[in-house]
Amino acid sequence: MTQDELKALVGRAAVEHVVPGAVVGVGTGSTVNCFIDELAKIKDRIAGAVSSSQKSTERLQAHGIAVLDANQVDSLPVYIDGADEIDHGGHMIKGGGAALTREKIVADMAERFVCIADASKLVQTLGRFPLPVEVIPMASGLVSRRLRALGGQPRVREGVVTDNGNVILDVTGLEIRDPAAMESDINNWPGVVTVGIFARNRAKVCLLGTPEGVRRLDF
Ligand SMILES: O=C(CO)[C@H](O)[C@H](O)COP(=O)(O)O
Repeated sequence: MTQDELKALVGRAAVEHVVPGAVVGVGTGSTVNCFIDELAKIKDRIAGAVSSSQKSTERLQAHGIAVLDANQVDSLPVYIDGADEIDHGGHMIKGGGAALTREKIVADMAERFVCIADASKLVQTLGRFPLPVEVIPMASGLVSRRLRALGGQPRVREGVVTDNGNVILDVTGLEIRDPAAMESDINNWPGVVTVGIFARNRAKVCLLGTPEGVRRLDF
């Protein structure tokens, strides 16, 4: 099976986790695009979606799925999103699609994060994938120096401006031994909008696409 077929597999499987009659939180990325295309088939059974990016909003609306303002939604039973890496505790690195801040907001609104990913995303320890950090442009020098002091090598992602008007630093070489501690540490630095470690908002369930089918991990 190709990686695209594995993404399609988990995109389909995720539909079973959508709560009928409720609003669903929708992430960003190629795996989520598969999910959105499946969600379109049951759009009459949901109350709409809260989206984590302009790209997902456009895809949802193209399917005729109502996209609601996050501030008008009080209850979000489920958030469905992909990941760049996920460990065996449900901690993730996210932000490969530069949508990490809105993804973390919608994840925090939701009762349950269901991660959908192909099997290559499952890792023992987070950190092989360059860690995205969304930063207010005037702080990119300051934050880069602090990341270097932690042992990382940050690079500004070329040509990318986030939906919030900020830049992304991609950081290689960081050892993420304690995801929760590193998330709260980096998030506290002035100028950092969001770090792409999802520990506080970790997944409760992961639907992993494998050549043998969907493997479900509960955390
Ligand atoms: O965090 C993300 C976007 O900001 C995505 O969930 C992550 O990059 C995985 O994307 P894909 O499903 O295309 O592999």
